[in-house]
Amino acid sequence: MKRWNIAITGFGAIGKAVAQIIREREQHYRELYAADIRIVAVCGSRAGLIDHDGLPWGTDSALPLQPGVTGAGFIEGSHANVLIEAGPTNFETGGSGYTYIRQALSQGMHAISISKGALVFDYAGLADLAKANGVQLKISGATSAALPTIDLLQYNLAGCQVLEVEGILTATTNFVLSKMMDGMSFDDAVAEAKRLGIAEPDPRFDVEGWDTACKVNILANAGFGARLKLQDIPRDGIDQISPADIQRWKAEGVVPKLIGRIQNDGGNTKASVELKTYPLDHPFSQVTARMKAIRVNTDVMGEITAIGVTSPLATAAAALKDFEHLLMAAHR
Ligand SMILES: NC(=O)c1ccc[n+]([C@@H]2O[C@H](COP(=O)([O-])OP(=O)(O)OC[C@H]3O[C@@H](n4cnc5c(N)ncnc54)[C@H](O)[C@@H]3O)[C@@H](O)[C@H]2O)c1
Ligand SMILES: N[C@@H](CCO)C(=O)O
Repeated sequence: MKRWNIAITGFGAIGKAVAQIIREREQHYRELYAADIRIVAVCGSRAGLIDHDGLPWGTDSALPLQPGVTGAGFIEGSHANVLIEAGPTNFETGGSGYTYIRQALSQGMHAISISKGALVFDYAGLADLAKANGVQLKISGATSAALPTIDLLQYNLAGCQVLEVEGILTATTNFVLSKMMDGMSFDDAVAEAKRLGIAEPDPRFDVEGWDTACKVNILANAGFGARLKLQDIPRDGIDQISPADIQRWKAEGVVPKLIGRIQNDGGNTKASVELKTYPLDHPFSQVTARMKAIRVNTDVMGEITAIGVTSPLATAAAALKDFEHLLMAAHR
């Protein structure tokens, strides 16, 4: 039985969902991969807990977090071999996630990032660091989570030339637009998205198009080997939409969507975030409030469209898909 020690940085809604699923799957990991999985360390912004034998979960899953067990020294002190980073997204500095991921990779730990900031800030640097240390940097959770995006590009379409990717990549903007078309106000729809746990702590990050921009930025750089910066990506938002726009789209029989697009023309990769409308019979028009979608056009495998649900639990499960791929590789 191989022992795997996991540290989770950012112990909020997603971090806790990750921990919950890992604990529910303990037997599954043992049976399929002969893997003894222990969560040995978690931390939030002010407090955390480390126990090298595995954290002492009570029956209510509450943990006796200790003030100060976070930040500098947390990764080294965790003695983990996998980091799952689920802290806040800060694309300007990389945020705390950048520091945690760098420390983890430098120490020979695999890193699974659910937050986007570090990846937008310096995907290439982190990927190089992972390679130099013989470990993996996995990013499904940061690239639309349960929707197959980066795995589609890197595994399923291997060998193809991917010409174009377009997707409804941000759950919050799709939720808000769908609800506005059903008659809800912008403010009420954003509040509901927050209540459901899909919006960012500051929902301007979603509605101004930053979340989609971050996702296409990471996908372009990780999936196409581009070196795009966020400022290279023209960006629409949905925060300026008026009731008159909604009435006009209804009258025209079209459906508005905020789209992340990547175009790859002979190695020249461009990305954008665009507010577009689609006729009612277009597949994207069927992507209702709690869903996301991606359409990929390739040279020889043609066009592929995937549509899926979104939720905080699905996001946590996507990060654990990345973890399971690490287990599969080690168990071969
Ligand atoms: N909610 C979703 O559906 C979803 C989907 C995909 C990706 N994400 C990403 O996952 C991340 C977490 O989202 P969430 O909904 O759990 O947010 P959240 O606000 O519930 O949790 C974030 C946690 O990070 C902690 N944190 C802040 N600063 C920290 C620091 N310096 N060190 C350690 N921890 C720190 C906070 O204390 C908090 O517990 C975000 O980056 C978000 O973009 C969320
Ligand atoms: N706020 C994001 C979740 C993180 O990717 C969304 O609405 O899709």
